[in-house]
Amino acid sequence: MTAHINHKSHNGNQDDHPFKRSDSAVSIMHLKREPFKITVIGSGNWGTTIAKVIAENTELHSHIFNPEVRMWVFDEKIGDENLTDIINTRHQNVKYLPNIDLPHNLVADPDLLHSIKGADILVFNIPHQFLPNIVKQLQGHVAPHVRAISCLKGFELGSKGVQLLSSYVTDELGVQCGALSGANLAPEVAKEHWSETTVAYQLPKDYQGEGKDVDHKVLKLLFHRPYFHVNVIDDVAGISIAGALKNVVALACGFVEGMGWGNNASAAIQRLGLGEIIKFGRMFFPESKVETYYQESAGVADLITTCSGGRNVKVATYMAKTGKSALEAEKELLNGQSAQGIITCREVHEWLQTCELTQEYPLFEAVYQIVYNNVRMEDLPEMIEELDIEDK
Ligand SMILES: NC(=O)C1=CN([C@@H]2O[C@H](COP(=O)(O)OP(=O)(O)OC[C@H]3O[C@@H](n4cnc5c(N)ncnc54)[C@H](O)[C@@H]3O)[C@@H](O)[C@H]2O)C=CC1
Ligand SMILES: O=C(CO)COP(=O)(O)O
Repeated sequence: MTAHINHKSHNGNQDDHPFKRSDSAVSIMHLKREPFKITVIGSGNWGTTIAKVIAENTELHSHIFNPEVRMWVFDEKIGDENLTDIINTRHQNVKYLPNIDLPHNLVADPDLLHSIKGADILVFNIPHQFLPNIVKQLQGHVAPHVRAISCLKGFELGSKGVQLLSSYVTDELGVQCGALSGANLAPEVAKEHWSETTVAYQLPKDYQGEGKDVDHKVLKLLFHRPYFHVNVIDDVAGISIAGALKNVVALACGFVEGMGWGNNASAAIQRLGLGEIIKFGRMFFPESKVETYYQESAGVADLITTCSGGRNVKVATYMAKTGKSALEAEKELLNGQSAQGIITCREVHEWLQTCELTQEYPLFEAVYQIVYNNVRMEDLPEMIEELDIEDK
């Protein structure tokens, strides 16, 4: 028998592709309520990118979503103009996501409370150190039916110990909150280069039912694009822990890169880092699933991409090459953007110190000591050496 090649599959028309998987399962959804209205809180590098993704989908699925998406902007002057006005007239975020055209149904709004008026889904996407202040301003203004997704990577460290940011949002605002996390360097997603992500969400006790409330189908429709493939799961803790802690590992990879130690050393850091991430999850968030770290984009894939080309790596490489501090490097390199590992490694250290467990996490602790206590990067291998030979 002769092998038959279907030439239609090579003509670039995806609809003719014999292996094309259909999204029809999610698109035949009958809404039994008003279309969901979405607000994105944040307009940085990732905030603007996710707002773009969402606005493309709300226009496409206007039977499910109100096409207009509001994006709250922490406003600032760019020359004589407000960034908000630039976004609304030129449809580009010239500071945090330059040269990317934004959909016209994405409306920038500098007034936080106005931006969430009538919203059914809040998508949080700001550097995590600013979350407590935002949440404080929102208290008392968010209706109980509202649902939320956190795209932030980090932890909240407070009176309740180390907390997932999604749990923090739920506790402070009384709304169900899931998470989105994955191997997603924003500039690549913004350019519509193909990638994957993981969304995690658990149905709340007051779930209203299919077609009436946010669930996995709604979230897939909200975030999935041909260039941004979404897997929706339940493990909010797993994807949040992986997303927060890979930024600490990425700083160590940056030190390695800046010291010129090469690919083997970087791989060793990532191996150790993955081990500490999983250990941290099992120890402090036993509800997280180990397979999430291996199988999901939010797990090992995000670790790899961030350690290859993320901002945390860039900052740490620059520290190694110039001798500058983490905050100086962040300021000089990132034009107002944030390398979240700098804060996360401190939060992790403080939490582990409270638990008297710093020795159990030598890589996380070494990163903290280098960033905050001027410990020499050259000492990194010694600090993380696994001494498992019994002293006889
Ligand atoms: N950029 C990326 O490639 C990705 C980032 N993330 C995560 O998403 C979250 C948001 O990151 P980005 O959007 O990249 O932010 P960013 O790093 O671009 O930070 C700049 C943003 O912070 C805002 N800002 C500055 N001072 C503020 C204040 N006092 N209050 C509120 N906002 C203030 C700025 O207005 C700007 O919108 C972070 O947790 C990050 O780890 C996740 C995946 C990819
Ligand atoms: O989270 C990210 C990729 O998924 C972005 O990492 P950086 O913040 O290090 O750029």
